[in-house]
Amino acid sequence: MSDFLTRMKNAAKADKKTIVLPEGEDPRTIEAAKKIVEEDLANLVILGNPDEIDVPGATVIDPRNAEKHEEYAQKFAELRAKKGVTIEQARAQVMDATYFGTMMVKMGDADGLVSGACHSTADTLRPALQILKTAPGTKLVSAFMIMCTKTPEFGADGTLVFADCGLNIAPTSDELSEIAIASANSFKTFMGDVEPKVAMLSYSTMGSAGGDTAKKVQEATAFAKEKAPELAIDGDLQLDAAIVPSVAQLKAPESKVAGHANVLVFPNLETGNIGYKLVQRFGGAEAYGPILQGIAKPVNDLSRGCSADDIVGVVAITAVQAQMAN
Ligand SMILES: CC(C)(COP(=O)(O)OP(=O)(O)OC[C@H]1O[C@@H](n2cnc3c(N)ncnc32)[C@H](O)[C@@H]1OP(=O)(O)O)[C@@H](O)C(=O)NCCC(=O)NCCS
Ligand SMILES: CC(=O)OP(=O)(O)O
Repeated sequence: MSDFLTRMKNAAKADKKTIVLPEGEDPRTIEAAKKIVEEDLANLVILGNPDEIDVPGATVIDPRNAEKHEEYAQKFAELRAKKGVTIEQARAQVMDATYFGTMMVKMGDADGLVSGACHSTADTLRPALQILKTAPGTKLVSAFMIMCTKTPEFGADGTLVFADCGLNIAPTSDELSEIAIASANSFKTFMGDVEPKVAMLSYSTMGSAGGDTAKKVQEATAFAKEKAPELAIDGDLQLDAAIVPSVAQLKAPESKVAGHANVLVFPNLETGNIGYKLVQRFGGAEAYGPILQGIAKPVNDLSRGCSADDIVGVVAITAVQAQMAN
């Protein structure tokens, strides 16, 4: 287990939060829930059939006949009235465990939600985007992975933030600059004293190659520097120039980020999602997330390829986010 995760678990234990797991039908979620209770990381609410879920120490709620179903349906109808949602539609929608769990977070009955082991990212995140909306002062929600690699020479002793790996399919240059700034701030939140160094990744380093996506990354870098001059952000950078000092010396000798990047911003979701899975699967990295940034309350996703330990890790991270939200 990485030092990063040990730190998250210790922090989670110190001030226990209530986390809802809507996927009570998923065996990995149940295995994770047992570990979470055993390690005393969070108070858990599992959604599903109480006759089929046996996790001593966790609360099990069936959204279909829950005491709060009507209250949540009324509130959901109110929140989505402008979208034409009727109370009948709201009652049906809140039967869905992800919607029910997200309403628990909205209403303060849970501090955070972790799901996505057996639901797609779109189905996991849509309720959060609709119900919780963006945090004050934020216009874009994005999703990053915390990658704990086996290569301590890179990032912060091997730990890096990769973004956007889960949500924004084809960010514009302005959106990419928002993702870069949010990711730098997320890195600060989780990595304490280490200064974030953000590389805006491309197949081109400092304009060495042409093409529309390289231009988009160059533009995004300029926007990010303009919006947050206090942050170390540079691009466009190829991956080797971003993390290997000797390559950085050749390709981007003037850059303060090149060779030392610990936050990697990918040009689009294709590269971000493929990139994190390459590092996870070929490199044996621990991969936690997608973790949402810019959302009003903590809701985090999982890959359907996750292990029970990945779920435990994301629950600890979510609990830490919930502590910070208070
Ligand atoms: C998450 C996702 C489903 C949202 O898109 P959608 O279903 O088409 O839904 P909409 O565009 O109608 O958005 C729903 C709400 O979320 C809001 N929203 C969508 N994306 C947002 C973002 N990045 N930041 C802030 N709000 C966002 C919309 O404004 C909308 O709000 P409203 O309903 O109150 O008007 C879509 O971005 C998506 O599919 N992303 C890729 C996820 C994925 O497949 N990842 C791959 C594996 S990790
Ligand atoms: C994050 C991610 O890629 O999710 P999934 O594997 O479920 O599509």
